[in-house]
Amino acid sequence: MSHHPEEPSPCYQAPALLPVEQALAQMHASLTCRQKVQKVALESALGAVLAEDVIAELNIPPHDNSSMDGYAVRAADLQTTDSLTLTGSSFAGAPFRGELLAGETVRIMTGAVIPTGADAVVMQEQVEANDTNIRFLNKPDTGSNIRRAGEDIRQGQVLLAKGHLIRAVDLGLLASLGIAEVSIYTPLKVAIMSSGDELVAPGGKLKEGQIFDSNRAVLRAQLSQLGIEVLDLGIVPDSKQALRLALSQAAAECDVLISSGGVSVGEADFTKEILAELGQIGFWKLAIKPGKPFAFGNLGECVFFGLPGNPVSAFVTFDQLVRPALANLSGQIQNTQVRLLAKAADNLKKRPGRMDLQRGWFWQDENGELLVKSTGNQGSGVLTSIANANCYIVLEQQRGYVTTGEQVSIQPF
Ligand SMILES: Nc1nc2c(c(=O)[nH]1)N[C@H]1C(S)=C(S)[C@@H](COP(=O)(O)OP(=O)(O)OC[C@H]3O[C@@H](n4cnc5c(N)ncnc54)[C@H](O)[C@@H]3O)O[C@H]1N2
Ligand code: MOO
Repeated sequence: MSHHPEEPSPCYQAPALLPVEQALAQMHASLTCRQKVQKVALESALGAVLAEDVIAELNIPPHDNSSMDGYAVRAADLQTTDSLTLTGSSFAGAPFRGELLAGETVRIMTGAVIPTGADAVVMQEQVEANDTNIRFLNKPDTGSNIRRAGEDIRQGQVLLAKGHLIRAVDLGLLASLGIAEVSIYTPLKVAIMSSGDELVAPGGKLKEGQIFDSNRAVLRAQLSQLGIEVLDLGIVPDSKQALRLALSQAAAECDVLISSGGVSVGEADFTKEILAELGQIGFWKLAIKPGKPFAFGNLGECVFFGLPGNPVSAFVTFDQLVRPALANLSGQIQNTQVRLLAKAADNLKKRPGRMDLQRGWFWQDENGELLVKSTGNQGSGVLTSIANANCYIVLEQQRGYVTTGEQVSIQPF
């Protein structure tokens, strides 16, 4: 019988757990974007990361234009008279060709170019029109109801920077400049697998002692929300040979492998052993709760994340550790995680030693103060503790028991 590498010897001292901040810093330093650059049409760019700065080649709007349907005027004229003579019209797409002279007004529509000479627009509700005689009920200020050329986007400015994650509104910005194609980093290809003899895919039949595999359903969805292509390696049994095959396939075909289960110290927890055999372990065991046995390493060029099998631990470590690492790998620069301060609305059990990511529900009271309460049972297998939550309650590593009224950090989902 072979001696298990993790088996404690008589004078065994458990290695210190790596603090989460150090784990993040270590991953940040080692994971840079190696993705190729490709050009794609706008309609395929949602969720991709820009591989070069986008410089505005136009002003937006391109010319001074009206924000109202009404009449273009010279504001100074209406200091001495309330009536002007209608001499033409400016429609969106069909500008007034001449110049607006003293005593004149031009009918103008929303979005239409401001005629030369005009410096204000009066909405049509504030005039009385009688054939070509227009009587103005108010005196407009210079510049009123005019949208200036370049007030949104200035020609020559960096509109979106290299590393920007393209969102729906960004496609609007790009389209407004007439841009039909952008350079992006090739999206990551990520393999996922669940490890464990007890697992059965939903739709199958449970034998005694078996459970349904829920981690892959969550992981697949988390990744597809990030615009990542997924290779699903399915359920891998607790056998070294099966794990070797799965890890080798992922290394050959993917940029990243994310597995769940088999990273703790149980007698069938082989994932780490096979990782060490085929690649390298970067770190293992973090000061995080849930998620302590999280493993990070590589299989050649393929980056490996080993999530713990407990469904809550897998979810939390994906959010807190894998998500930022994937952002790095995909070339993304912005950080989308926001933390706020809230007052604990009930006591929170916590022991010093690990950073806790408890699941909570936060709200604002009548004085505008944020309050947060726990979603109850915080066990690593209690998936409803996340489903019923709208935030993480982030409790620092050295913090102990939290009593009602103390301030805590929260991270909204
Ligand atoms: N002696 C010790 N035992 C354990 C320790 C420890 O430090 N010493 N750590 C505990 C912690 S903390 C965690 S977290 C778990 C993690 O263990 P593994 O990553 O090896 O995961 P498994 O043992 O394979 O499974 C744990 C648990 O989760 C269920 N599971 C696994 N995969 C899935 C899946 N895809 N879908 C749904 N549920 C899944 C599995 O059946 C187990 O119940 O280790 C502790 N033990
Ligand atoms: O670290 Mo484990 O994930 O607490 O159950």
